[in-house]
Order: sequence, then structure tokens, then C-alpha cells
Amino acid sequence: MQTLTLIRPDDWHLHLRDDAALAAVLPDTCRQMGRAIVMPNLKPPVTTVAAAAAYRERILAARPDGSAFEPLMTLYLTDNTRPEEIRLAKASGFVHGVKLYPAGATTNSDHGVTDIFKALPALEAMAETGLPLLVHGEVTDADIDVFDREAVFIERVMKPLLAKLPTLKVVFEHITTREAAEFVAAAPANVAATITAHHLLMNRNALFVGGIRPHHYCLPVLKREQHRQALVKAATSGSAKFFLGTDSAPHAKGTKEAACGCAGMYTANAAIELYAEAFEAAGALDKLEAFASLNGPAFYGLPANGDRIELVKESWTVPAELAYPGGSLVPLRAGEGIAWRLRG
Ligand SMILES: NC(=O)N[C@@H](CC(=O)O)C(=O)O
Ligand SMILES: [Zn+2]
Ligand SMILES: [Zn+2]
Repeated sequence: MQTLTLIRPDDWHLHLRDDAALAAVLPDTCRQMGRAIVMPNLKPPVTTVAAAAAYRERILAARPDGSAFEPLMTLYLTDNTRPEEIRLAKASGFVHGVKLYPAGATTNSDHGVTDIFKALPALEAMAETGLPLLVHGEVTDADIDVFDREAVFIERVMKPLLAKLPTLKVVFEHITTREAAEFVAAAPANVAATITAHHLLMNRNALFVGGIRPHHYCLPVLKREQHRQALVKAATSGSAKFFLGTDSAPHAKGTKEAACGCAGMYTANAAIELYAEAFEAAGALDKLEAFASLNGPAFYGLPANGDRIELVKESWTVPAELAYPGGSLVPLRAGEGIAWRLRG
């Protein structure tokens, strides 16, 4: 049987939610990942180091017995984030990034930034201290087509921001377009990107196969095939700028299968297996370890994990539903097969 041994990966973009939802999803990530960058879009958002410390304690307490999983915390940037909070975050040792959500761009982003330059004092403190800015890169203007929001963000926000603060470390999160992949590849070493498994595996046709498919709806929304191919090319290029970030984003089944369904796909239960499929399809399994286990820690200035995982080429069926408060959780590929299985 074909096997694949990798240094244990990390997830550089993850939604763990809180309370009972946290308890339901965390074991999936603990089984696979050494660490994860934990997104701060709770209700209310995690805007202070004190709130991040408390959230971190709740995550640590919810880990299964014996798990060494380490949550890497983030702050949610607002128009009013003070530079003092940034310096406190850097000094904490457990806050590893600050998240920019353009106001209204995605799930729980109502408190997000209305104009990036309103947050300039905080951004200057980040450039100074080396704390990375993690970016949901979509403009929200009503006149911009939803499929163009990422490409327009590059021109309207990313370029002016980096022109103003050229040394700021930036992670362009969950990139979905050729434009973003090319922008990051051409940028200096302080600019990197995460790529999800679902954007490597699916194009926007997946939203409409035989009818509307709410479990394939996420933000940024899936794009055309040419964009998926550009993401695969970037992820498998060997460039250290691209790394694994699942953007696994659980929502109860009833809130997705609804007249106004929530954005987000749940992939944490099969994350590394889905990435293995995408890399295998591209004939690039030899590039998976750098993408999943080495490039992220290098960018964040952390060591790679000290242990390994093993994947076996053995098909298994993803459960139709998982336990989740407020109903159930429908993972990506629910009831369907995945070609690789994580051993143990
Ligand atoms: N990706 C999503 O579609 N949803 C995320 C938010 C985000 O990452 O934009 C969520 O928190 O549900
Ligand atoms: Zn996002
Ligand atoms: Zn996300």
C-alpha cells in the first residue's frame, strides 16, 4: 500500500468557534495538526490581548486528553485598535497575527475595518514589531461583482497598504484567484498566502451541480477553473510563500441549508487528506510537506513540528454528518470517498 510520511502539518487559518462548537470541532484539528492560527471572528470578536488569552485557555481546556496541539492566537483589527495593544500582543508570545476583515466582507465581520488607513497607527506598530497582518482580501463595494472582489482588493487596498508600509508582514488569506497567486509570487518575502484544500479541488461549477449546493458556499466564493489551476500551480510550485490554511469554518447544517445560508466549509476532519488528493492530482506529492509543514512555520518564525504523520492510500467514506450544537455539521465530501487516510 502506498504511504506518505510528513512532518506534522499546521493549519495557518482555522475557525474553532467557542463553547460547545469548539468542543465539537477541536478534536478533528488536534488529530491532524501541531498548531493552528485561530481566527478571532467570534461574537463579540477577539479584539484585545486579554480576550485572546481567555480564548486560548478555553481552547487548551477543550483539547482531548494527551493532545499537544498548540493554538496560535490572533487579534481582530478594528478602526480603533491602538498601537499599545499591538505591542502588548507581540510581547504576549501567544498572539501571532492580527486579522483584517473589511467591514461586512464575511461571517462576523461587522466590527471590521471600514478604511484600512483608519487602522494606520496599529499597522505601523505591526510593521515595527514584525507582527503579521492576516488579510481577508475582498472589497465589499456593492458595485463590484462578487467574483471580482479579491482582484479589486489587490488594487484598492493591498498595493496602497504595502506602498505605505513596505516591510509589513502580510498573509493574504485563503486566496482564490490567479491575480492573488501572481501578486503574492511577485511580492517581496514579507508577503505570503494561505490556500485552502477546497479552492485547490473545486471550481465554481461545484456550487451548482444539479441544483444549488450550500455546502460548497464559502467566502471568498469558489472561482473559475483557470483560477483553481493557478492556485494549484502556486501551491505546488515549491515557493515558500504559499502554505496550508484550511479556513475550515463550521456552521450548523440548518444555517447553511437555508434561504440565506452561511458562508464556510468544514474540512478539518479530513484536511490533510484533501490536500494530499489535490497535490497527487497535480503530480506533486513531493511538494506537499513543504506546503503543509515547513513554509508556514518559516514565515511565522517558528520551528517545524518535531513529530510526523503518516497517510495511506486507502479510500474511506466521509461521514454524512458530524455532531455539532444546534443540529449537525455537514463536512466537505459528506457521504463520499477520499483517496487518502490519515493513520492513527
Ligand atoms: N470562509 C468563510 O466562508 N467563512 C468564515 C469567515 C472567513 O474566513 O471569511 C467563517 O467564519 O465562517
Ligand atoms: Zn476570510
Ligand atoms: Zn476564514
